Amino acid sequence: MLSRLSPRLLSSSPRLLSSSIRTLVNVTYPSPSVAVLELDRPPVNSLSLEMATSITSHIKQIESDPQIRSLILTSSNPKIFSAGLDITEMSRPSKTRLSTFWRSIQSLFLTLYSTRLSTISCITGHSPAGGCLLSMSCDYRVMSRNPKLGIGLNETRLGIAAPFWLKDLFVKTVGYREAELGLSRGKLYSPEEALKIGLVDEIVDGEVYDVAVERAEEYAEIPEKGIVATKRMCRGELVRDLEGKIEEDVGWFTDFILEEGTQKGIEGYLKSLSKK
Ligand SMILES: CCCCCCCC/C=C\CC(=O)SCCNC(=O)CCNC(=O)[C@H](O)C(C)(C)COP(=O)(O)OP(=O)(O)OC[C@H]1O[C@@H](n2cnc3c(N)ncnc32)[C@H](O)[C@@H]1OP(=O)(O)O
Repeated sequence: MLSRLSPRLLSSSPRLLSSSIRTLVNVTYPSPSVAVLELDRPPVNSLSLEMATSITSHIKQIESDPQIRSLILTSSNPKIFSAGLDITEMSRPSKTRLSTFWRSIQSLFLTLYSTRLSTISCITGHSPAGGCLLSMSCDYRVMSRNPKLGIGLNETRLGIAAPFWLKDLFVKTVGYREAELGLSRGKLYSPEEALKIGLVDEIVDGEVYDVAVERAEEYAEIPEKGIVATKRMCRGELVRDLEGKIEEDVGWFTDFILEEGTQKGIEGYLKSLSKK
């Protein structure tokens, strides 16, 4: 029944959602052509299987409304955009859950990266690893100027490596040499550094959200046909690369994560996080 409701109705009537269906995101509409999808999984918006699945299905719902042209991706937590993948999903998991989890991440990436909507990432807080993946999958990134924030791919710090498609996305965003440096060092960039290398497009002193809405409205004014064709041209190759290697990528991820050495590294990283 829920799937037959318009996304507008769904978001404006939270009581329609049964308590057993925790959406983990909030959807609002600041103007007739713009939707906002706010990540809302306390404490850090980490991407569990359920979170990734929910984001993907909400993007698809929003996409199905022809009036909506732009989507802003943001966070209900002003300090954290997303802490990336939920590391507990990768700690001593069953192989079945781990494969399903990874498929949900692949699907989220493919959906967000190739949506017909113009996507604006509104980064008010930290955006490491999977958080950076979400941001890079958008068409435009605005970030708070706060020098304490970090964005980047820090996978090596956990003893893991970005999959080929995330590496390719990073290369497409910041160029080969910077990507190689950033990936191997697991570097988190300050907003100023991120702006310099093109990891974000704009940094904002005041209300990032207001700027994101402005940019979303600007995108919404560009004729859809041209922008969608251009997006397909720029992004099609990476989408096809991953679509052609879904199973190989699942195998690579699960084998790597289930290795004892990787498990020890993940355990140590989780301990260091909870000791802080
Ligand atoms: C070759 C094969 C392929 C290999 C895999 C490829 C996968 C590649 C793609 C992405 C990888 C990832 O995304 S891995 C996740 C990487 N993320 C991080 O390293 C961020 C870790 N978190 C932080 O640095 C900080 O939490 C923060 C800066 C985001 C926020 O700091 P703050 O001080 O505000 O909050 P706490 O640190 O106290 O955290 C609160 C609470 O949340 C838990 N937490 C934090 N991050 C995660 C996470 N990513 N997953 C699960 N849980 C997380 C943290 O442990 C605290 O829990 P407790 O309150 O219980 O202690």
